[in-house]
Amino acid sequence: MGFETTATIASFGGKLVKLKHRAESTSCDMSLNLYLPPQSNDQLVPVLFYLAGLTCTGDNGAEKGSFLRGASKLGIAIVFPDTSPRGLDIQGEEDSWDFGTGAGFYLNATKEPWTKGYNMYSYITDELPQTLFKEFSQLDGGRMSITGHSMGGHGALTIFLKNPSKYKSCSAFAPIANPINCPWGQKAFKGYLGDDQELWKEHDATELVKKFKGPMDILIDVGTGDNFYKQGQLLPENFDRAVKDHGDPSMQVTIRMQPDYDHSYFFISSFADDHLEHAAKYLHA
Ligand SMILES: N[C@@H](CCC(=O)N[C@@H](CSC=O)C(=O)NCC(=O)O)C(=O)O
Repeated sequence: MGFETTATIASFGGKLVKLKHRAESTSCDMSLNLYLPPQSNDQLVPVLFYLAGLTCTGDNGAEKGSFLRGASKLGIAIVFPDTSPRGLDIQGEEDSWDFGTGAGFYLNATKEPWTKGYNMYSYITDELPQTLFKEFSQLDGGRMSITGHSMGGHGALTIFLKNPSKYKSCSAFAPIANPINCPWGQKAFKGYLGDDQELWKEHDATELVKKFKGPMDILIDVGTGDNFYKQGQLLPENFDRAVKDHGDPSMQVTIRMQPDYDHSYFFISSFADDHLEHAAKYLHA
């Protein structure tokens, strides 16, 4: 269904539009933010999807990510979606911060009762872009890129690796890079997908990259002071090893270990411009 605009906020010469719509894939109303750069007043602009992490909504990246100034300069629209369906009245939905509400993991659940609406993969890859491109004619549906943070970094990597022709580029901030081998991922995959660990592999960036074919150029930043990295929740080294073992020189992954940075939006905002430049290189090629 079409969007209701709940607010329009002028920012860096463009506007941040707060939107709400009824989504079929998630069986509920979904809120999001869309940043339209000034260039969108008179030309088609490419689109970067920013997927946020656990406990977030579409507001965290828009308000604290420091993406808007760079997006205005580079002429890129940014979509900041929510991280899960909300209010589906599923038992246990609100019980933990790393599962259920705010923790949709950008996959389609196959286990009851989560199949009712935990279909964030379909929402992000199909329903949301289709609805946006229908309603905002200034957005160029042929030029999309994807990035994200933590759980959203897992979303960005897996969605790109499954759909390389759909997205011009991919990057990630502190992604959960090997969820089948970390506590966050194991809890989420068991809950949403069940006990079959072979099925889990279809949603794991490190497993997907082992089978990837063709060129890619992925930028990943991780802070050395990130406590979730230290606890083994992110495992970027496993993703790096899988790419190196693959041995395909056209598959390029740049993992930058940023000294002292933590997992917060202070870290994201410090490197937001680099990720925008990375996307711009491909969106404006
Ligand atoms: N409540 C948790 C911490 C939750 C947290 O740090 N969430 C991160 C994403 S973690 C991976 O997906 C986040 O982005 N939080 C929002 C923010 O604005 O910082 C705890 O108690 O540890």
